Amino acid sequence: MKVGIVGAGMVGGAAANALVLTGAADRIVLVDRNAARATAEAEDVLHATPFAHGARVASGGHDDLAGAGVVILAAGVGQRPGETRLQLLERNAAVFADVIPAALRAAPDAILLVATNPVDIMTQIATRLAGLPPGRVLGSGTILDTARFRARLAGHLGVAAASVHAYVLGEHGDSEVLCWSAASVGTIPIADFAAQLEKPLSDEVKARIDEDVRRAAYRIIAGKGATWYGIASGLARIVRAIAGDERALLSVSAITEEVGEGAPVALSMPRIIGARGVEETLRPRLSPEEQRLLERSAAILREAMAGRW
Ligand SMILES: NC(=O)C1=CN([C@@H]2O[C@H](COP(=O)(O)OP(=O)(O)OC[C@H]3O[C@@H](n4cnc5c(N)ncnc54)[C@H](O)[C@@H]3O)[C@@H](O)[C@H]2O)C=CC1
Ligand SMILES: CC(=O)C(=O)O
Repeated sequence: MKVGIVGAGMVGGAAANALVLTGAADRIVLVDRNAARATAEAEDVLHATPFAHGARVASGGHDDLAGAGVVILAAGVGQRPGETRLQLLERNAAVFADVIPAALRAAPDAILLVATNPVDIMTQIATRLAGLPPGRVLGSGTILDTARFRARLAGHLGVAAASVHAYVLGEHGDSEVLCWSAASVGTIPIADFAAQLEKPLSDEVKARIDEDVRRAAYRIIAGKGATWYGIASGLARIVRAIAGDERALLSVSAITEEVGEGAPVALSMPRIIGARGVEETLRPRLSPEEQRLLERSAAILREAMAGRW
């Protein structure tokens, strides 16, 4: 599959590299308003292909997105240390007003995969700007937070992260919801697994894990200015699910109805991802407290959108 990437900064460049390393794309085109940056990223990533999967990697303008099955949107500004994702809204909404119509003119059949923050609101804006059917516009949402949760639980329990099944839902941001009640290792409920290994998930341990997951971006941004490897791997995972029509269950963002009271809002739920993008949305069984927090997260996103878009 051909994949376009608009925004060839840290996230876009790393996503191109992850696509090459995983073989999720056979053609990649990087587009950036800084053409020299896109060209340099494309050349650098091309040099990974002999060690990984063969792919044609090039830079270009929006017209070169023609034929792309997926266009990843990673253009715009990121958080400065201490800044929240929601504070990026105005600046990145203006970027999307430019790049979405241009991308769709060239690649009208593409699925749009949003990474730019605040990713849920940018997904909602992209959906409106694109006017595409439901499912054709999705955001990486909490795929990254879910990975952070699984990795952190795996570290505590001393088990492979791939064996840990747990979701973070709602906003990719401060109000995200770690779903403890349905978490498991294999098919064993996580509390039972932890007790048998004598690594109990006390309230204190859970609070520490929650903090580690929720604040991960802030810590990494304080240390190195931005995050890119985790999200790049998540984007490549989503592209692989689309390209292979895998019908994989991933926590990603799309416009969702009936989460609390009020208008539909883009946030993350577990969704089946296949050739048409979002194929189905699942409603996991949540504890009453998790449901309350999910509705609060939806309300925060609705409030951030209100009156602006
Ligand atoms: N969804 C997620 O989990 C994550 C999202 N992000 C977000 O991804 C976005 C990109 O982050 P980075 O790559 O670190 O930023 P960056 O500053 O390294 O790259 C952004 C790129 O966008 C380009 N750009 C800006 N306006 C453009 C336009 N109109 N057309 C084409 N290109 C344009 C810039 O020239 C720059 O190369 C940020 O909003 C950041 O917050 C970052 C990490 C994780
Ligand atoms: C920057 C960002 O959204 C993250 O790393 O979670």
